[in-house]
Amino acid sequence: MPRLLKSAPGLPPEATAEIADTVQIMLARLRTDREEAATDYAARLDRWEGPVVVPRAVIEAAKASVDPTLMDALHYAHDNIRAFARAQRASIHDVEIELRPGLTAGQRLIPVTCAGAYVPGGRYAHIASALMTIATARAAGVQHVTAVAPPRGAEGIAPEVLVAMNLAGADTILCLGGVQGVAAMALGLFGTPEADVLCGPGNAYVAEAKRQLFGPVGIDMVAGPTDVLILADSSADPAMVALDLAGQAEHGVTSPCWLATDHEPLARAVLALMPGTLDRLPEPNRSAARAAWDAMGEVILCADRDEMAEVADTYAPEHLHVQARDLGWWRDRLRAYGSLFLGEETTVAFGDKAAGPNHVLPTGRAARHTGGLSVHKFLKCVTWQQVDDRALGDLAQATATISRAEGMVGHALTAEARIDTVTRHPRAVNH
Ligand SMILES: NC(=O)c1ccc[n+]([C@@H]2O[C@H](COP(=O)([O-])OP(=O)(O)OC[C@H]3O[C@@H](n4cnc5c(N)ncnc54)[C@H](O)[C@@H]3O)[C@@H](O)[C@H]2O)c1
Ligand SMILES: [Zn+2]
Repeated sequence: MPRLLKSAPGLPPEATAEIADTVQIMLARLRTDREEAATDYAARLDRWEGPVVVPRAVIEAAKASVDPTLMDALHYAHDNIRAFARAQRASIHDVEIELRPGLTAGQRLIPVTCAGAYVPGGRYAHIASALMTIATARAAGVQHVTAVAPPRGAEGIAPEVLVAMNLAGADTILCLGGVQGVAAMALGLFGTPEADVLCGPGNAYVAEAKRQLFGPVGIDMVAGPTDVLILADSSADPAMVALDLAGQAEHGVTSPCWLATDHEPLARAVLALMPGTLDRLPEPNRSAARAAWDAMGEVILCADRDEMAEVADTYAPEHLHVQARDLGWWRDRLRAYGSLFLGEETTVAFGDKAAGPNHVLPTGRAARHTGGLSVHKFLKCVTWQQVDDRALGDLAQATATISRAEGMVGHALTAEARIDTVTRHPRAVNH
């Protein structure tokens, strides 16, 4: 049995019911009063009374103001993210198969017409999230991408975020955060087409708004607070493990960071190094990371690597980082994670910002059933079928037999009518 060397006291139960109520009330008003409600919420919650649709001139000014080194980094990251998403798109195909002579069926991958990308912007300016969501929708072949982000102060959306949205290919950018931002995309406010799919991370209000709107509009997933699990054996460097835990703890008090190891001296060393490592962060990040480590940090001592892998399968972390020998064994064995980071040379931050695979990932154990954001979330895998005379007899008979066994006589009649048609109007069979 794994043993906890540091347990996570956790947080008091979140006021989730209260958040759900608030979001429900806000969405009801947004559905009725539309733009007027959105601008009102923007003013009240985010003190934003400027234009909601970001004007072209503002985007151009942002491009001129952004540091060229950051611009190069954005291009580097965007190239990787887009190349990876395009490779994913190329890996899935339309299908056509003749199941029986005269019975042909197929699947087609049809991109949604409009995607809505939420780019969070409360504590940090989530520049990378703009690339991850928008570039992926574009690679899937989505025609129109609307992107929203909350204002950061009097200037509106942070210029770096605007530039990233523009680089990744957003068609319309709205300066709106939270529930009003999500709703504007779903309802097609401010002249935008109604989004068919909403994507992107956000805080509890954003996640709840997506959850409540889901149905007519699709969502990528309910992406909650980020989490990380590091698997380390005796070959790992305790200082590097401590730094990786502290670095991700920066996301804040709701973000769990876990270490599982089969080497007690490593666990003890990491525990001893954590306070000093957290102190390397500047404020306010230091306080956020300390709070996360205190409330959500766990160190789990396992008997061997099999037990470590079982812990990983159970925790189903968003980010899973292996700092151990025999990486091939781990890659084959591990089964539940949003994204896997193999080896000490890589780090979760690479995936968060620039490496290529998407950083919008399942949290809160959702990695048991889904992977992260990918072109698949913007593609409808639809099917079709066509039948000619050669297949009709057997197909209609099987259908009618099953239908009658189910008591569905109407269905049986529609099947049998096809045979009657053939009998009455025989056609040449063409091959
Ligand atoms: N899972 C991932 O891939 C991933 C990636 C990046 C960020 N994140 C997460 O995204 C989140 C970002 O959250 P954030 O808060 O910084 O930015 P955010 O943009 O998600 O939320 C800000 C908005 O919340 C709304 N809001 C705040 N308080 C409210 C209230 N009381 N009532 C109604 N609306 C309210 C405001 O309108 C504001 O515009 C973090 O939890 C972070 O962990 C996740
Ligand atoms: Zn991170």
